[in-house]
Amino acid sequence: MLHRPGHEIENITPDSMERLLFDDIPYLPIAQEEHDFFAQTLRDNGTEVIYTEDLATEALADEAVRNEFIERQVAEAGFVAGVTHDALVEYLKALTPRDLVTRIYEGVRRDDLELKALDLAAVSENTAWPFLMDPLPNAYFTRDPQASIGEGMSVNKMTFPARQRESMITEYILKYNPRFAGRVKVWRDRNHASHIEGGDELVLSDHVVAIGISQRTTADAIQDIAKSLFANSDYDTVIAISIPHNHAMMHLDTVFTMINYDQFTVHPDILTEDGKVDNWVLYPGKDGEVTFEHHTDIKEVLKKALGKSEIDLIPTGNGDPIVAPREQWNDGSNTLAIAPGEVVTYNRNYVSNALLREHGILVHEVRSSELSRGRGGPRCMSCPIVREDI
Ligand SMILES: NC(=[NH2+])NCCC[C@H](N)C(=O)O
Repeated sequence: MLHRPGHEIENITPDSMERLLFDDIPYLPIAQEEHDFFAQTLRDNGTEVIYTEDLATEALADEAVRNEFIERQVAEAGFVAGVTHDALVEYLKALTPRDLVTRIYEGVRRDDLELKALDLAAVSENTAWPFLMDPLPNAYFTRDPQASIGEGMSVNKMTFPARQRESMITEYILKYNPRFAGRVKVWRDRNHASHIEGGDELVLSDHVVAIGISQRTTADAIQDIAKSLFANSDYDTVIAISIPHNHAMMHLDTVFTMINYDQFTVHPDILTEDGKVDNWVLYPGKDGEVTFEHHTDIKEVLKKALGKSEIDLIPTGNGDPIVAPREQWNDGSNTLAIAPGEVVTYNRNYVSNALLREHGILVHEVRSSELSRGRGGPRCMSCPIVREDI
């Protein structure tokens, strides 16, 4: 599942960039070309590509469903009553399902509406910012609002307001799109205070997941989803890995990804000099509770959880103190495995790519000048729906 970047990207300004979690403003026509190339690479290698914008349009075909979605989107954008709320709802209700979806991604500007008689709330609004409903420029990172784990999904309460409304779109797709409705279990929904994002959720096998404790995912949320997985699925092991809480490494998959049964990419900066990182292994405990053990030797933990005698950790940028952080910044660790030992990566991370090939990995490179400005790579830009049992 992908989202083709649209005009929401052009609705980023220098003033809103930081709040919208971007470091620069991508040039949209090239970003779209790069994205189409990425989608075609997946198709050429046997993947069916579906788009959130199409799934959401289908999910919102029914007028009553659409009206409920509009009310909830407007409320989560900060308007529960009053003239602005009413004008937004009226404006969005007049749109076709396709245009509504586009508008939700692109945002609604103050001057899209005709605000007639103002009330106190409306006159006291921040008129310096042209948007009433912000654009969702991070939507092309479809990895994060939800995560597929076994036969179900985690529909995520996201961390920053800039992204929270994205997972409501997932909620409606799962509930009302005929391809999904009634067929997908939800391990944890988005109605929680503690947050979790898909970039932190890594499925390692049919019974093991790794989850980052990060800027975006709290230990609370991990315990909570572990409890649900242990009670309702075949998953019996959750490895919680602690990573630095910063923008360059906002999710576990920016510093650590699985690319084969026994091979992983890892950014050397998350490991101590002797290769350790704090991690906790969660298991089912008594009475539906969760028990956990603290470890630091991630290799040993992975060996045991996956039943392997060796684990190959491949360092981003070959571990060089300049190359590794540079390539990590442009998602050199964010590899998308499309089969064991076969990955899609950004072409700009040529040191990491060469090293992957030396380790026997088949690497498909995709273009990355504009897409990378959003701080996400091929893994972030894709959400698997069905994984073959291999
Ligand atoms: N799975 C990922 N690593 N996603 C990257 C998301 C980047 C996006 N700008 C954000 O800050 O949310």
